[in-house]
Amino acid sequence: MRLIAENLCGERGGRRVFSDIGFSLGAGEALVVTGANGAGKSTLLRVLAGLLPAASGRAIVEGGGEDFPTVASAAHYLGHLNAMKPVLSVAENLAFWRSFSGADAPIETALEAVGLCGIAHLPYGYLSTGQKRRAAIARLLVSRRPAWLLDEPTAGLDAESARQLSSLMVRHREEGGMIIAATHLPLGLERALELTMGGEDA
Ligand SMILES: Nc1ncnc2c1ncn2[C@@H]1O[C@H](COP(=O)(O)OP(=O)(O)OP(=O)(O)O)[C@@H](O)[C@H]1O
Repeated sequence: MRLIAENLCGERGGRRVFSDIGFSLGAGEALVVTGANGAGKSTLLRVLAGLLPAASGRAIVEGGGEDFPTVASAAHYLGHLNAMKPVLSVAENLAFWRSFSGADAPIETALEAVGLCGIAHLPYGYLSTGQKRRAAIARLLVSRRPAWLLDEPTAGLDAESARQLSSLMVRHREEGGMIIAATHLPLGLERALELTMGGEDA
């Protein structure tokens, strides 16, 4: 399976944010997207996730079969916001995301992997900032999506949690998954392709 972007252009508020982005990512590969604030990293991830239309160009999946015919269907998007309901428990939130992606992975195992054993019953809104991010990362583990689209995934994480995320990303790649991550910080992704976004003239 490959995730391919060709001449991808993105706009925000009618203004061109990036132009002619192209890459080809195979199973087990990672792309690290860097660039200054406002360069268009989040916009690119949102276009890839299918949350924003591309101004032109295209992003496609090759070899995704019936399960993953499009990038949006193959991807799990972890944005700046954690996309969890504060009044539902951590376990209930993860159960929603698991059913949304049609997976059946155990929630307890996912919480163990992010070091949140023992608080599955708590309302998500009670968690600390870093715990919220870790629970959101657990979403990736209860979903069956080969392409992880991560927007500053280490935001709010302590050093140990950032190392845990790094290990999870290594495992995801070993299992044939792909990662596209926008970041200002090193993520410990070895042998990653790099895309530096420079922004467009206003
Ligand atoms: N809804 C919107 N309407 C108009 N302009 C927008 C909108 N959302 C974002 N922008 C603009 O689009 C540009 C790209 O924003 P984007 O969030 O993609 O940048 P980024 O590279 O992710 O930045 P950061 O590193 O600060 O997260 C910025 O100039 C931003 O102000």
